[in-house]
Amino acid sequence: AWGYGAHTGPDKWADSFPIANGPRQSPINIVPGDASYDPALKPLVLKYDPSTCLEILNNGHSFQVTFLDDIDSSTLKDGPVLFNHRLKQFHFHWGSSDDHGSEHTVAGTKYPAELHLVHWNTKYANFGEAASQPDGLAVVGVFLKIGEENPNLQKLIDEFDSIKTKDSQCSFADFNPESLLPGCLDYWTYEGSLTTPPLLESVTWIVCKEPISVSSEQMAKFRSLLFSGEGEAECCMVDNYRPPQPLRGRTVRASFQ
Ligand SMILES: C[C@]12CCc3c(ccc4cc(OS(N)(=O)=O)ccc34)[C@H]1CC[C@@H]2OS(N)(=O)=O
Ligand SMILES: [Zn+2]
Repeated sequence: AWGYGAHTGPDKWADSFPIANGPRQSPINIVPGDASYDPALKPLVLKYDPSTCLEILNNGHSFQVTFLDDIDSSTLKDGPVLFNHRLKQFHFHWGSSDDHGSEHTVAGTKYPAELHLVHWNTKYANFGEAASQPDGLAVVGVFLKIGEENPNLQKLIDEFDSIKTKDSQCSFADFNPESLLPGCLDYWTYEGSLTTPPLLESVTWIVCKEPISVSSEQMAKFRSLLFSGEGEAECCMVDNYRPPQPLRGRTVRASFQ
């Protein structure tokens, strides 16, 4: 099975998922000077309902918070997308030290972590169906930057003892993902893919320019999670990021000048 180790990591994914070498793979290095400001891009409209928060889990690749998506209560509208999208889950990618860990980079700059809020286009029947369509998913990416302790991230970190090992989960309620968004929602957007297998080329990426803060101590807690399952040799969950992929002629648009 795929992972992030020497024998299972991103350089090996094309063996089982040939789309890994496809024309619209993610993440990418964003070069602000090459991005074209598009005045037609609308502001992002994110409306989240904390009561749709269901559980927090360790899936062996990251930790994830999943949401009830049977009605339009936590949605993404406007921005670069033409249709309403529903929030399904959010998760993170991070490094083994504070100097790397994000998937997208900005003019080569790596952040210690990156948050992904995964939404699916409600013109399709469900999440899995949407994920197989070129305009099926919209993922909002938010960089984490070392600074002040983040009390909202702390609410997630406080659950880590219950989701330490692969395939563990626990119920998690009344969390508002809006608390993880930066104050300014300026963004870059481009057409890309899932950054983990099955690497489906179905994602409109919306990467926020402004990071949120995380303390170095909080990042150390992220690294106390395990890739390994209960009773297995412990393997710390670190460096669960795919490096930037070829742009292949794609245009990156900016919502700001
Ligand atoms: C659950 C699914 C497989 C994995 C997957 C999915 C969707 C979004 C994902 C985002 C990810 O992270 S990232 N960094 O934002 O790209 C990582 C994996 C994702 C769907 C696609 C088919 C499966 O759906 S299914 N079982 O058929 O209903
Ligand atoms: Zn992700």
